[in-house]
Amino acid sequence: MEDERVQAIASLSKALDTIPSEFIRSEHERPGTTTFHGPAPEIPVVDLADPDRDRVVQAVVKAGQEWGIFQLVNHGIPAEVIKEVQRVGREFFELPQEEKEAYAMKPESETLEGYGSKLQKDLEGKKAWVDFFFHNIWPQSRVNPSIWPKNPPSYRKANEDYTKCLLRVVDEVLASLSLGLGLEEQVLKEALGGEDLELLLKINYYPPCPRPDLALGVVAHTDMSAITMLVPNEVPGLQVFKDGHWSDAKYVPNAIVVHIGDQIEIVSNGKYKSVLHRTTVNKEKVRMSWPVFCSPPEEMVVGPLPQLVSNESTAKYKTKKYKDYRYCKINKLPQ
Ligand SMILES: O=C(O)CCC(=O)C(=O)O
Ligand SMILES: [Fe+2]
Repeated sequence: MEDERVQAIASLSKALDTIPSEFIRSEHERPGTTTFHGPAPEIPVVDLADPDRDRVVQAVVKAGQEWGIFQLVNHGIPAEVIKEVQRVGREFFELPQEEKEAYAMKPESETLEGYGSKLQKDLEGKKAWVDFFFHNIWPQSRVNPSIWPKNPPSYRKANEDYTKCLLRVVDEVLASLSLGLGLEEQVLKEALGGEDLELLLKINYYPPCPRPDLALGVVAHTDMSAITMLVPNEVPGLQVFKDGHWSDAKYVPNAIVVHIGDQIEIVSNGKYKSVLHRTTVNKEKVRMSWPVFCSPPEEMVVGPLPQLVSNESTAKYKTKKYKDYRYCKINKLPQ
């Protein structure tokens, strides 16, 4: 198991200045040849402290329709709170390998939580240049800090503080998206489970890669969540597919990157679009990111909101339990 971790493979690869063939993407996926280098339009920035609420809603709506992704600034989460979550996460990944393996995800376990790497190859028969750690952070009833990293000791407090701050921002984003559909501000959140909306933290650890032109971190996908709230470290790597090509996302320091996920696309009956994205890796530096996937509880039935469906605007998506959607997505079955 241990020598399968990308972090361990990366140390070997560094010495050899090459990467194992199972990480070499096929021609049509290689970032070296598929990244657009012309003038890329910049990912929209939304200022959450703008006193003009309508303007905030309009900015969120436009970004949600045209991009499926935006960066929130002046979101009110203190920079130190974010830095602390990043510090403890990084320190965990810097622990000796044996210590991390104590948290390894158990294949037979019901939940997705723990430390891991994608052990199977993907549809293309390739592997992703990334290790990760998943754990629930909300609601309280689904949080089990005994499976969170115990080292560094401040891990738990840092994550609890961040969660508290993030919940408020999630509510604000969902409220704006709801108003943008012509609905009252609480309607969208209610349709996604209300207070039972689930927040799952993932820490992505992308080790340095001698051939960043040939490998990918996370391969092209849309998130199956409702929305994803992400903070990266200072190393670039996120790419979005827009206007027919892959462009680097320029990150605004201290912003929160909001991805529209599949569930928001579905409830909005396609008004908002989930964003197709992927990540590249860096030759010298470790890239890390902390996405928080905000999703309906698994038994929640999710479909286009009845208020948005009419004879003129018929339902574009099936209505089904979130767990059934997730099953199809994970197993690459038609929805
Ligand atoms: O690392 C990133 O910026 C994005 C990661 C991502 O898309 C994911 O884990 O779903
Ligand atoms: Fe993603």
